[in-house]
Amino acid sequence: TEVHESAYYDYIIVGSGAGGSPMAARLARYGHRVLLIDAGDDQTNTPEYQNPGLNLKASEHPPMSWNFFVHHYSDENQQIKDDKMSWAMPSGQIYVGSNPPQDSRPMGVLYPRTGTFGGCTAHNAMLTVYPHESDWNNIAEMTGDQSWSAENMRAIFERLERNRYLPSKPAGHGYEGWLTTTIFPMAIALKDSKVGAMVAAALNWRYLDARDVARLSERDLNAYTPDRDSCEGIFQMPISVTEKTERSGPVDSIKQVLADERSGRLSRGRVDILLTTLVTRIIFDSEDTYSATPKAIGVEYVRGKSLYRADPRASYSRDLPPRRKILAKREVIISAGAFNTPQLLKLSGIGPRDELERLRIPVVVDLPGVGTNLQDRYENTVVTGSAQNFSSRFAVAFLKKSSVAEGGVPDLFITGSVSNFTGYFPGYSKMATGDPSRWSWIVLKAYTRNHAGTVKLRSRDPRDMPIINFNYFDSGTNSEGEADKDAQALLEGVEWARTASRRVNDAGVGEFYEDWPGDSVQSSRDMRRFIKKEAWGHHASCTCPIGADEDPMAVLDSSFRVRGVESLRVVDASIFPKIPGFFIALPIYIISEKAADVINADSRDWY
Ligand SMILES: Cc1cc2nc3c(=O)[nH]c(=O)nc-3n(C[C@H](O)[C@H](O)[C@H](O)COP(=O)(O)OP(=O)(O)OC[C@H]3O[C@@H](n4cnc5c(N)ncnc54)[C@H](O)[C@@H]3O)c2cc1C
Repeated sequence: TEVHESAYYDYIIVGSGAGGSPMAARLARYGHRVLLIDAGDDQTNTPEYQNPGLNLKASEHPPMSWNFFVHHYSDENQQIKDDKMSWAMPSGQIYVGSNPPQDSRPMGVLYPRTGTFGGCTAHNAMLTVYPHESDWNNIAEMTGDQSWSAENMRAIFERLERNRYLPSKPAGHGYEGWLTTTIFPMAIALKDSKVGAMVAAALNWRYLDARDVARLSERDLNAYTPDRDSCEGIFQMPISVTEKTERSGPVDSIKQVLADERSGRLSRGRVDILLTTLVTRIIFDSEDTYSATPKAIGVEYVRGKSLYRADPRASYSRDLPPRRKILAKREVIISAGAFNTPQLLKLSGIGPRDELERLRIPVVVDLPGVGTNLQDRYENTVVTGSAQNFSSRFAVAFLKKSSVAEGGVPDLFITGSVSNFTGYFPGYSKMATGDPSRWSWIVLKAYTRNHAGTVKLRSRDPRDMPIINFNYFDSGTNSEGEADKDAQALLEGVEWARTASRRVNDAGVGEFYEDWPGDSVQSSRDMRRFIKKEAWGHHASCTCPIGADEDPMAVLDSSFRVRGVESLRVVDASIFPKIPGFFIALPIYIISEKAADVINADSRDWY
């Protein structure tokens, strides 16, 4: 789309990812005129986007990538122990490891993101896991807003899902939405005797027969049953993939609206999409007189490819293209993700006063919570090697409660797959997919207790990446032993995976050996050290949290409104007060749809 500065839009949405696109599509269906802006371009016709098997490659595909380099620790001595640490060598190349050549500059640990139509849903692994009811009920309780109740939120999931793995159509799932869901069928994958042996070893069974497989295949990870949230054990992995074996995601919600627009099935609403457009600032009406409540009236932006410096192709020397602006009749909604949303709010004068003043950014609202409360999972892997290759690429999930799990819900989500995956670093995707003789158990610690991560501005230049520090483990939240509990849970998960991997040697399907962490890590003290050094995450969230009215660190109210200003909302991974469930994309789709409902209801005041 090309848009003229005088174009008329009810809503301007910045960011076409998990948070932005479903809301844009729904608002158009409700009859509104929406402009959806994204810094990236459209890669949805490429194999990297479409082919589910290429998801890891997609996350390192330069036309889509935004490569952030983050810190897990502010103490550099601790940080550089991480084998995934990246360094800029004097030659300009990147070195990965803990022993860099002289004069190399520490960069941090790769955190893959995207600048492309669809955001991170263009490269993510499509795992589609419903969160726990307590995730929603906690927000309802915290804010007193019952529209967040688990029951209401489930109804939104039903509206967006198009389930094709449950032919009996049980309640609690949807069958006509824009997100097509299916599963990795266990029965096919287990035909590979080595995969079967891996799974049987994890179950501590001698073998799996056809009846076992049929019985286990009946378990639905996203079931709507009273005991679902406390269930442990093995599950087939729900994924967002179409009948044509193509990626399904929020882009489909937009494409379906565009098709309906073209065929005349959409009477009033419409969505225009402005790509390769980096929003540099939110515009407020009362910029000279901050006495009245400032009102967001539009955005300032620059146009061009690869402008943002997380893009591996970005230039550091180019002048900023001319700034343009576009106004919204009603509201501006920021859905730029957990790193870019707080950056954009701060660049626009919304954030902690001292940080803004240090960079001479005029303060519109002193909102100390912006860019705080950054949360993520902790993940570690156990990689098992074998003399012979596995014949299928397969993923299966185990849910477990560690000894420190709280609230009766499992806190470990352990994924087994044919891969050689030890976390994110430049070149990781080649290593992860290049060797079919490896099996990885990826241990994901959910409900992490660390909320001490920060996203701070590096400069006033909107092209610069912010400084991101997760403040892992005891460098973060540990006043009541929180970090120790998280490390304990990970330890238990990794030990479980190690034991399962050792047991497979008894199955008579070949010899297996532990490749990672490997023999050098034995005592539980060494294992704790390993876990803290090598942990990573990929569900960054919670940096502009919803909170109670009396909470000074709350950035949003329960209707996604930014506190202290008018006509501005945030709708993406940033909004959660606590990181929900095991995987975050589906909860974001659900809150995106919810936001459209709330915004639409509020719009009635305009008529
Ligand atoms: C490798 C990887 C695999 C993953 N796999 C899974 C998975 O299998 N299941 C799961 O549940 N989750 C997964 N996730 C996480 C999940 O995909 C993301 O958390 C989710 O997409 C975040 O949604 P969002 O809307 O907050 O941000 P994003 O989806 O990142 O969207 C933000 C968009 O905003 C745009 N933008 C940012 N700043 C600006 C600006 N200033 N101007 C204009 N546009 C801007 C960006 O270009 C981007 O398109 C994965 C993440 C990664 C990195």
